[in-house]
Formats: sequence, C-alpha cells, structure tokens
Amino acid sequence: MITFDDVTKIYDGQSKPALRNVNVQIDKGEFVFLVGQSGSGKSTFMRLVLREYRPTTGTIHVAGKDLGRLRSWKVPALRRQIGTVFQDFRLLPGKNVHENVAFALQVIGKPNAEIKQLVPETLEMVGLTGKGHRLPEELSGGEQQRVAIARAFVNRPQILIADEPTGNLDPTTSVGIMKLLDRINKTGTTVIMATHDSTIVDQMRRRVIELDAGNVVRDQTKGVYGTA
Ligand SMILES: Nc1ncnc2c1ncn2[C@@H]1O[C@H](COP(=O)(O)OP(=O)(O)OP(=O)(O)O)[C@@H](O)[C@H]1O
Repeated sequence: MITFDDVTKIYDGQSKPALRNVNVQIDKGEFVFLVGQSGSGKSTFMRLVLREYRPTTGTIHVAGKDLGRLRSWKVPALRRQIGTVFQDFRLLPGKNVHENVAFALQVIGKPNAEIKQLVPETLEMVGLTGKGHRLPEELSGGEQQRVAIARAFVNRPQILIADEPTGNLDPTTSVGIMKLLDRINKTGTTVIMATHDSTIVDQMRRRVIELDAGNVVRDQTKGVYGTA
C-alpha cells in the first residue's frame, strides 16, 4: 500500500536530512506506529505520503501510484484515499457535528442522497449518535476527536494517517480512541499513527517503526514503544 525506496528528504535551506535513506513497506490493512523523539522525522514521513512534499531522492509509492510521477491535478484524488486525523482535531468551529462530517463529502462532490446515508452511519460507528446537532465547543476533547475520525473515515479511505491523535486526551479517553482506530483498521483500512504515548503502543502490540534523526532504527512486528 505504501513503499519508501531509499527515500531522503532535505528541506530547503537545511543541511541535515529530515529523513535519510528510508526503506519501508507497509501492506494493505496493517496498523503501524511511528515513534521517535521530537524532530526525528515522523511528520515528514506522513507529509511525504500525502505528497505535501516530494523527497529529495528516492521513490515513494502510495496506493499503486508512483508519487514522483503523479501529475499535480491527480494529487487531490490521491488525498481522497487518505484520511487524516491530528492532535488538535481541526474541526470547523461554526459547523455542527453532522455538518463537519458532511462537509468532507460535499467538497468531493458526493450526491446528497449518499451524504444523508453515510454521515449518520459513520457517526453511529464512532459512538456519536444523537450528537449530530452539537457544535464542536459543546463536545469533550474525546468527542471532538471522534468527530475528526468520522470526518476522516466517512469517505472510506484506504489509508488513515493519525498524527498524535491522543496527544490532547486523558488516558481513559485515549483508550476509547484507540479502540475506534482498531475498529477502523479491522475494516481493512491501513492505519499509520505517529505517537509519543508509550502506554498505548505497549498495549496494542502492533508494528512499530522507530525513527532517530531521520533514520529508521527499528522496524518491529508486535513491537513496544522503547527498547530500553
Ligand atoms: N518545513 C520545514 N522546513 C525545514 N525544516 C523542517 C520542516 N519541517 C520539519 N523540518 C525539520 O525536519 C526534521 C524532522 O521534523 P519532523 O517534523 O518530521 O519531526 P517529528 O518526528 O514529526 O517531530 P514531532 O514529534 O515534534 O512532531 C526536524 O529537524 C525539523 O526541524
């Protein structure tokens, strides 16, 4: 589903690579934790998958496409295959829960009939039935993250990228969010999650890719957060 072949990324004006000779293959349906200190290259990895940046050298394939050869006008179609979730939720403050999720489908031109079916179905899946009319400010952090996940998943993307999705949540709420990401993964969606949350990584026992100063220093199936 995602392959990095000898990928190096040096940002403009920088001398040190943010990623260095990275070789990684992530298959369809995998659940992968990206771990590593702040600045180790986790966000860079995810931004390359989204083609927000291009690698300096090396080749990246996502969902069967060589991103180096992908024409700019095809990038939106690529991104439609990839749902994104962030630490700070990024909901539209003036729109209620239903509207936030529906908006993701409206911008890609889905017909209203489909939106009417998909939005309640997805809100039910994330445990927000009955809260469709609430505004983000009327929800807890955990509920806001559920809305963000519903919005990322409503289009049933092949890949879900989550950048520190539990970073602003307490441990109990985080467990609920992880159960939800696990359910989404079980539908066949490939999940890549960057995190500093060692408890979660140790509990889930999924593949762990560790970055250190842009190098992949560990790639472990059923891994834990740290080796120390
Ligand atoms: N747009 C940019 N321009 C220049 N340098 C950048 C840019 N984005 C990131 N970097 C640098 O690239 C390196 C990797 O950063 P990256 O954001 O990928 O790390 P990270 O592991 O996601 O960190 P965090 O856990 O803090 O989110 C860092 O040295 C960072 O300063």
